[in-house]
Amino acid sequence: MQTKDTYEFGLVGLGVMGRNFILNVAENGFSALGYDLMPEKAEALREEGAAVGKVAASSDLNEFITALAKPRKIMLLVPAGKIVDQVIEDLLPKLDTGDLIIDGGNSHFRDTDRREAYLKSKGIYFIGAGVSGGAEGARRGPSIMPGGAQEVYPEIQPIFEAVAANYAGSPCVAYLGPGSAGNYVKMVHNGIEYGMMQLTGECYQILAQLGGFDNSEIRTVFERWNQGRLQSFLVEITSEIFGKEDPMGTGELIDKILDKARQKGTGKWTSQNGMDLGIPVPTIDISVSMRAISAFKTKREEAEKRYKKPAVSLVDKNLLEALCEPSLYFAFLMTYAQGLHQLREASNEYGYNLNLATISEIWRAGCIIRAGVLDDIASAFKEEAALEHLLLSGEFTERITACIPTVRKLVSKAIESGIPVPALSASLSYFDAFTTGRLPMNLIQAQRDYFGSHTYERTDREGSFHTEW
Ligand SMILES: NC(=O)C1=CN([C@@H]2O[C@H](COP(=O)(O)OP(=O)(O)OC[C@H]3O[C@@H](n4cnc5c(N)ncnc54)[C@H](OP(=O)(O)O)[C@@H]3O)[C@@H](O)[C@H]2O)C=CC1
Ligand SMILES: O=C(CO)[C@H](O)[C@H](O)COP(=O)(O)O
Repeated sequence: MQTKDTYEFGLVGLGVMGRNFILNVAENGFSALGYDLMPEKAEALREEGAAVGKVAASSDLNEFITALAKPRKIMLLVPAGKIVDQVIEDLLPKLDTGDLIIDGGNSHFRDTDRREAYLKSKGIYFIGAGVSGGAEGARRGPSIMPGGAQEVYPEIQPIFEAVAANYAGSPCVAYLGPGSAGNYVKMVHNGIEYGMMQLTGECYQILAQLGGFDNSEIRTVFERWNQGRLQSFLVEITSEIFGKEDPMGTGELIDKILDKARQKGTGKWTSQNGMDLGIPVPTIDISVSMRAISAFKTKREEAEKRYKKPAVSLVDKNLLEALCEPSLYFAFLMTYAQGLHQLREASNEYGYNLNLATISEIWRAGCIIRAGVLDDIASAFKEEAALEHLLLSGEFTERITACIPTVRKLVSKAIESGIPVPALSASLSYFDAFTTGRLPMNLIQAQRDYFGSHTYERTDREGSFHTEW
């Protein structure tokens, strides 16, 4: 490392995301300096970066801090949680007033609020910027969701706009709002991601068990879907996954992967916060629960032996594909609708002042939930800034209506055959509940009043009432 040089951008944490992000920054013409505790990671970046741009790396914190141009711009891409606090404590004594720390990890939004207030008291600016797109996105163009200290955002804006994915000439990054707005939006992005992944998984099981599709045929189906209105990153990679041979044996890799899905927490946080806000996100909730159910592999196998499944009568392949496509499209829409509804409410509750059109726009490329339909969702929120819910958009009413009979057929058929479709059916039930003017909650109110004198409201007059039942 040339210690006399100064670097415009510093990055702490040269793991999967950090190493790729800093190479992207350097390739876009900004001088960048990386730091990681492990000298091998710094060395690896130096080697890889030489051909890319002005990029250096160190595992000496003093050397790192000294070589950054002031006011310093330091992005953290380290594991969320205590490590972020630890890195901040390590950096703090070495920083100067006016320096900026950006947390690019999947930090919990409450942690971001706490850190912003703490750093403000020390004269340091803080931006929480969710980054999505995985390793490839970080390297070639992620979607970036920054929030926090708006007054210093212009300092980092040119770098973010240069490295972010580009959709029809627009960078997939925008300042989203104060405080933890950026990390909050990334959390909900991941909740939506959980929903979309679970839904594609359910379609896989339906195609395999109800239609007898083999892996190669499933690959072709997803490939076809990706050419149409289901065009999306997750549908695209699903197709590629089904074509992958097992590098350690025979057959396709997908069949050798243990069916236990792990999670790092962002989906669960989305559900938890949805509950706190009183915003229903059932497709996301059940997707989190399904990862939890998947962990009980041995018990599932034991229970499978105990309970006989209904006999499955195979459905014609063409017919089944024609049932799945609108169902998946509908359920993707319901998942976006739930996430955006949660963002709308969080914006009011936490004062984020979120613009749902802008958020949908920066999700159109670079991120894991990118999909062709996000352009239409963005337009719907642009046309009607006050749109409360995607289901109330004129643009979507007809499309959703047209899918419904097919979704009902598919969900019924799967349930009848004992194939678990909790996310598809939660999406349908969510739709049914949200489009039912009178729900049986009058009975729940009556029961609450009966056993706990909790009172109820009436349909024919104002006020709260209690009855001696
Ligand atoms: N992987 C992904 O697809 C995505 C990840 N994210 C988020 O980005 C963040 C980083 O994730 P990812 O890159 O996958 O994680 P990795 O574990 O691959 O990388 C984290 C890096 O930080 C280093 N590190 C840990 N502690 C310190 C420290 N005190 N000082 C300096 N460096 C340190 C680690 O070193 P060591 O290995 O030695 O501990 C490692 O090199 C997380 O919040 C993650 O949730 C966001 C979007 C996508
Ligand atoms: O943020 C991401 C993608 O957007 C990360 O890949 C995250 O780890 C995914 O969540 P989980 O590990 O819980 O599946």
